[in-house]
Amino acid sequence: MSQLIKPARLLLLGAPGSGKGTQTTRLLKQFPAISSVSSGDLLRKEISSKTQLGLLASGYIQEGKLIPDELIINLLTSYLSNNKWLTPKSTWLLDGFPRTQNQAKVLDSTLDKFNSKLNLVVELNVPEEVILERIENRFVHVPSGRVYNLQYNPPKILGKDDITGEPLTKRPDDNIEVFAKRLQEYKVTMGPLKDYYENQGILKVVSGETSDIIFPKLKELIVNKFD
Ligand SMILES: Nc1nc2c(ncn2[C@@H]2O[C@H](COP(=O)(O)OP(=O)(O)O)[C@@H](O)[C@H]2O)c(=O)[nH]1
Ligand SMILES: Nc1ncnc2c1ncn2[C@@H]1O[C@H](COP(=O)(O)OP(=O)(O)O)[C@@H](O)[C@H]1O
Repeated sequence: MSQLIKPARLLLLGAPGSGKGTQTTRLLKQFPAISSVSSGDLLRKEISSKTQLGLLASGYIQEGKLIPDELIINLLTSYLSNNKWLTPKSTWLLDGFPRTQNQAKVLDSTLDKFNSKLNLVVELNVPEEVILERIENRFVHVPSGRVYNLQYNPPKILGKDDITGEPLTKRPDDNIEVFAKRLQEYKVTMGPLKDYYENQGILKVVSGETSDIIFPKLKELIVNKFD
């Protein structure tokens, strides 16, 4: 485990299935001071709790479409505020939000007010042909956000979460048809989003075919910048 000297305010970008959740889990073990949130996990909890937002979101998600900006912005900015992230001293990691340039601009206007703008954005660059197979083997434990893979990191007991023993589920958007739409959506939205952070001088790209190749590079980026 390592301590970070300077506050790290991180954003992980990457195609669906590129390993954002996997890297987040490893980073939190390596740097316990980091708090993290995944927009997809928050939405899945809304859906499993059958909230109004959850009922609305599930329609978009099952079609591989992004949730409207204003809805996801409200969900995430409330989360950041309620969990006391909005201070210059806090160290945190965002996974899956912002996902459009408009979301990024609105987030920046909020973070700016608290002198806590993002200071490192990392894109996980994983070959497309690798991630489809991952998606097909992905299972999740919605309450915790823990992610499994029948090939890569299977649960100890098939279909059960390692920690709670609760059932694992297959995401309704983890099938070939919907995945193709999500990937297309990602390609359309990621360019302007990367340009936005490139222009701020805080974007880095880490490439690799597996999370085991990517993690050491990601860890080194963080240690070099914040240790
Ligand atoms: N085969 C393989 N699967 C991986 C690797 N890294 C992550 N996975 C699995 O691939 C799926 C997608 O990873 P995830 O972290 O959920 O990606 P995200 O959609 O970007 O958050 C999950 O089932 C992971 O367990 C890897 O290096 N190889
Ligand atoms: N920032 C966001 N803006 C709009 N929709 C989002 C956002 N984050 C998540 N979603 C919705 O939730 C779905 C699942 O998100 P996520 O779990 O991050 O999937 P993945 O990492 O596999 O792309 C997305 O396909 C999208 O429909």
